Amino acid sequence: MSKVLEQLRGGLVVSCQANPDSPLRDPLTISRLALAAEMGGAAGLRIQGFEDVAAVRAVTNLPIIGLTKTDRADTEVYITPTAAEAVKLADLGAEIVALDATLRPRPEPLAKMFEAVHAAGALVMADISTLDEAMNAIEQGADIVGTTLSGYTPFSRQLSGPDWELLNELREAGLPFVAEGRLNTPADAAKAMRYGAAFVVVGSAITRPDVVTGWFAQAMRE
Ligand SMILES: CC(=O)N[C@H](C=O)[C@@H](O)[C@H](O)[C@H](O)COP(=O)(O)O
Repeated sequence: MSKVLEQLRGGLVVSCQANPDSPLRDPLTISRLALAAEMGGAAGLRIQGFEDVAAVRAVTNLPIIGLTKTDRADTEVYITPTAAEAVKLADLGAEIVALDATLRPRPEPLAKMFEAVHAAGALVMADISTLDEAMNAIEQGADIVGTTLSGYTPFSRQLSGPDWELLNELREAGLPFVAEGRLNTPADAAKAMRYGAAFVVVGSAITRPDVVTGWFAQAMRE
């Protein structure tokens, strides 16, 4: 196993992302969220977009999982859809590049994407939504898969919480995996480790105060 995956093993990766309409949407704010996560004990960071990756790289040595989110008319694939974006993330200092590894029609073949990331000196985290996608990604050379997209493709389980069954399937298949997606409590993160995850990624519950406020407000209305 590579050094950076060893470093992340058993740890918490905090995803620091803000949507275009969020008041937190600027690279300086994202870099401060990243520093706060580091202060709290994060082992790594998951960062979206070139500007944010550069801003975070400038303030911390923690491993960065970089990605882009690109809306394209020709595909539903939006997490790092092209090799050029993947390579730029690596060049900006992301040790790991996350990219959509679903089996949907895509602008560029997965194998080409993986090759480009490896040639740029980074590792591939394949974001998947089903076991089949995970098996395909590992077969084609991904270093690790993440359950990121379960619930976000029409053919995966549509759950309001984590996809525990997918974690079970990945463990039983012997695939290296990261638990990510709707892990909203410390208990969820700890449980994901017991399910065999190499490490855990948490975003909304830590770095999206607008979303967390919504959870509270909604519960109080019920
Ligand atoms: C589906 C998709 O686009 N997920 C994105 C991937 O980077 C992020 O918007 C999520 O916040 C991240 O996966 C962490 O998940 P959660 O915020 O549920 O802890």
